[in-house]
Amino acid sequence: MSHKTLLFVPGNSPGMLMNLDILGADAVLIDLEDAVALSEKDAARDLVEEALTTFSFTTDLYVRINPLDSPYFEEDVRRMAKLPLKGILLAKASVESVKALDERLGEDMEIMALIESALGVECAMAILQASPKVKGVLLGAEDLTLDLGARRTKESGEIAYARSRIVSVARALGLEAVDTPFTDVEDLEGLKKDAKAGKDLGMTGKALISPRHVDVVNRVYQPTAEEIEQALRIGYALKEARDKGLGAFSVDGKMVDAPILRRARNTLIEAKKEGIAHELFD
Ligand SMILES: CC(=O)SCCNC(=O)CCNC(=O)[C@H](O)C(C)(C)COP(=O)(O)OP(=O)(O)OC[C@H]1O[C@@H](n2cnc3c(N)ncnc32)[C@H](O)[C@@H]1OP(=O)(O)O
Ligand SMILES: O=C([O-])CC(=O)C(=O)O
Ligand SMILES: [Mg+2]
Repeated sequence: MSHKTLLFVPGNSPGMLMNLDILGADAVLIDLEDAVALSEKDAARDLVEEALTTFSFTTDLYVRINPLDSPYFEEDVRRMAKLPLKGILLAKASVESVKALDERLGEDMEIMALIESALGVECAMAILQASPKVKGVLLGAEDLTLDLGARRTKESGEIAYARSRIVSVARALGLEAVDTPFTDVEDLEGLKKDAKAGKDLGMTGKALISPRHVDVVNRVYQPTAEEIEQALRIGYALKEARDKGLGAFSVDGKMVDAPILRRARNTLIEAKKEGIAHELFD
């Protein structure tokens, strides 16, 4: 099952780690990579190990480990592979690093690949097919735009291609597609727009850097009242259309046929899962 909100928590912050179950995110991404200073790498590993063996958390947990070509990869994997995690988030994922991680993990551990370079975006299909343990992909726009030599803007035009490509590859393979975090902690309006942009392209959820972003993004990833109403109107009209033997019909002046019906059905299934609507049609 995919997650709507995946919150990054730095692996060297005991206070933040202790709270991870009460922050409302569907999943937590405990970071050993860029949120942890080089001087803190060993301490962060120790702290994460201690926290996860001492307490039992109910939120789905992933640990973001350092890339294969860093001096931390082997020890990160060795220590994290034994912990009660849903999976490992692999920074700077490549075909080679996904394969290396696959060989070192047990069968019950998932891999989420962090794609954050131009080569990563272009090779996304091969990277995500490099191991059957890969269940999701996360787009890392900060490293990607650095690699592209692009200017990082709030409007995010510079990552439109990468977002679409990641969604397309992930959907083709049936994987979770996680959008990049919005880094302005204070700007909740900007966050809402940015989250909506990713969702509208087909992302299944979004990574976050602040607990203050959880509610906004959870709401964006739920069907809106308008979408639910529209889906219900389509469901009611369907019955009449079937009685008349019609494959295509119109609702509110817009054509409805098989894919539009399926989309309406999906909206209602999603709304039912979220507990915000109860009717379905088949
Ligand atoms: C490009 C990338 O690689 S993104 C992934 C790596 N980055 C990260 O993991 C960063 C995660 N986020 C953070 O560290 C922080 O949110 C920062 C540094 C961005 C901002 O920190 P602050 O200025 O302290 O934020 P803010 O004032 O909103 O914090 C409010 C409270 O939420 C807590 N908090 C903030 N961010 C987080 C978080 N990600 N997880 C858990 N708790 C958090 C703070 O500790 C603070 O708690 P307190 O009130 O008990 O002291
Ligand atoms: O993991 C993420 O979503 C963020 C990240 O590393 C990046 O943008 O470079
Ligand atoms: Mg990065």
